[in-house]
Amino acid sequence: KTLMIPVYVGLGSNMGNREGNLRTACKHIRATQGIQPVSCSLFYETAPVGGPRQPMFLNAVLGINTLLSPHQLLERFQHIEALMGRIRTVKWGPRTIDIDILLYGDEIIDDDRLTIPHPLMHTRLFVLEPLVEIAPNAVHPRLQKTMYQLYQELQTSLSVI
Ligand SMILES: Nc1nc2nc(S)n(CCO)c2c(=O)[nH]1
Repeated sequence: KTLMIPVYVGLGSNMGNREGNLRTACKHIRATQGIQPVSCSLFYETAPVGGPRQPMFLNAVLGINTLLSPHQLLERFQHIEALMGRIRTVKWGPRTIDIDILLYGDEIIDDDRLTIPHPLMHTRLFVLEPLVEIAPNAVHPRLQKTMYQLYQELQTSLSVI
């Protein structure tokens, strides 16, 4: 591919040196051939959603341009998670680093290894808050809404609970 695709990557950590983990993950991602860093959100302290009682997370979203395919990105991100000592013990449990592909251009991918856009991203303030900071006008290709719209709708839905 010669065309650079804009991709948004969710980062999360709730074990060890959380800020150091996010910075290390960004460093490894930036060092990847075929990845050009574009933007990085602030780091947000967020309450764990789903899974067992666990420590607070630190979350961020990284914006990149890439020549790599979605599956190449997935391989690379899983390699970085392994490098950083990600031990998949308890599903949804605490982890040193979590690297999720949130959006890959306007592509919709749904196979046994990869679902893009991330199927839960519109339900997660810990994803939408940093995303709105760096890409409020990015459009969700399935929901046909901007990140800002999704953020507002999620906040409204949570406020009425
Ligand atoms: N606040 C918060 N809660 C979470 N629950 C899971 S699972 N994760 C891992 C991301 O899928 C998170 C997270 O990154 N942040």
